Amino acid sequence: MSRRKIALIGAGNIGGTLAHLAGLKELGDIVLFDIVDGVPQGKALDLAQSSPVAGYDAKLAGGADYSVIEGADVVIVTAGVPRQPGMSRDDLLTINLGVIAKVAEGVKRYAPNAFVICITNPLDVMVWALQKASGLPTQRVVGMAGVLDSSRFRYFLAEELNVSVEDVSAFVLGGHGDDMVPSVRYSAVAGVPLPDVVAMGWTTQERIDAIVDRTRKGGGEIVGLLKTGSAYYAPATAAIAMAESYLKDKRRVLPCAAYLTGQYGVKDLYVGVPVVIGANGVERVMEIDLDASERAMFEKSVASVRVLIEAAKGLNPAFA
Ligand SMILES: NC(=O)c1ccc[n+]([C@@H]2O[C@H](COP(=O)([O-])OP(=O)(O)OC[C@H]3O[C@@H](n4cnc5c(N)ncnc54)[C@H](O)[C@@H]3O)[C@@H](O)[C@H]2O)c1
Ligand SMILES: O=C(O)C[C@H](O)C(=O)O
Repeated sequence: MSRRKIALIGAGNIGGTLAHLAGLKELGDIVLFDIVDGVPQGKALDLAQSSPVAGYDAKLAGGADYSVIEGADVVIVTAGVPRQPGMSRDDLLTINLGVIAKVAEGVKRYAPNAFVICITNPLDVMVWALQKASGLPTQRVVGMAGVLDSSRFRYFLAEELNVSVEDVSAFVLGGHGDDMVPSVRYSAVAGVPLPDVVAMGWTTQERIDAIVDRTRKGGGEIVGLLKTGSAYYAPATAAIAMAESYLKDKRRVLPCAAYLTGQYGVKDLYVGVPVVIGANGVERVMEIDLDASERAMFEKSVASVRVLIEAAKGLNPAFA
């Protein structure tokens, strides 16, 4: 059987890390595209030269012409700019909306059958714009944020409780902004709900509240430390989990920015919710019950996404 093809649009920090992880996991052959000619070719060659030592077989190539992505099975989009300290993700709207419009043209022309994962920020608007401008089916265009935010939440919880990260499960819902909704009620340690773990005296509600707050601001914490860009190892790892679930039809249940058609009372918007990812893309949206306070937080987060969508429509009439 021939190998699957994974196209990475944007060969910066996340793009390079995605290529490395996709290679190490032998997910398929990999192409990198970037507008800065030389960078995608250079990263592809460098990574290819790591493959004999690491022991993986994959063809790696790069280019500054969209034709390199032709026939890709999976496209992961990181093209655009990251924020700098002092900025919010929303400050990237104008510049990255222009980038995404071009990316959508390239994907529509060269990889219309791909499963497309958008990472570029502000995420929920960029994935919406990518789907609208490319015209690809909504179940094959998703945004990566929830897997990353949930992974941060899991890591902080595991550290607090002094247990393996493998035994902590958690969901973060809503938009990928500071008002995202880390769900305490649906988080668990080895299946034991987090509120019960608090009741057992393993930690306190105050400490959980602080972890929720740190999770919400997790991206900004890293931007503040790096000073020249944003997180890339964890974001790339998260997107690879989504790509792998699609390519191997694993049907993992992952929190992703998915197109909603009325679920959670939301229509024509991409928002982070748990979904099943299989061979057809987003196979199913899991509509979990939200209590009054969770619903209020979720709706606040959705309202922030809506405001940004309206701003995007104002910036580019093609989206109106
Ligand atoms: N969704 C998330 O959870 C999440 C997490 C981390 C970062 N991000 C976002 O991902 C994006 C990329 O982050 P990064 O750290 O890889 O940034 P980076 O600056 O390292 O890489 C971005 C790359 O995009 C390229 N680029 C710019 N315009 C382009 C275009 N028109 N076509 C093709 N390539 C183009 C640049 O040349 C650069 O190589 C940022 O917008 C960042 O905010 C999102
Ligand atoms: O915070 C950022 O700007 C990047 C990304 O959205 C993140 O959460 O790490």
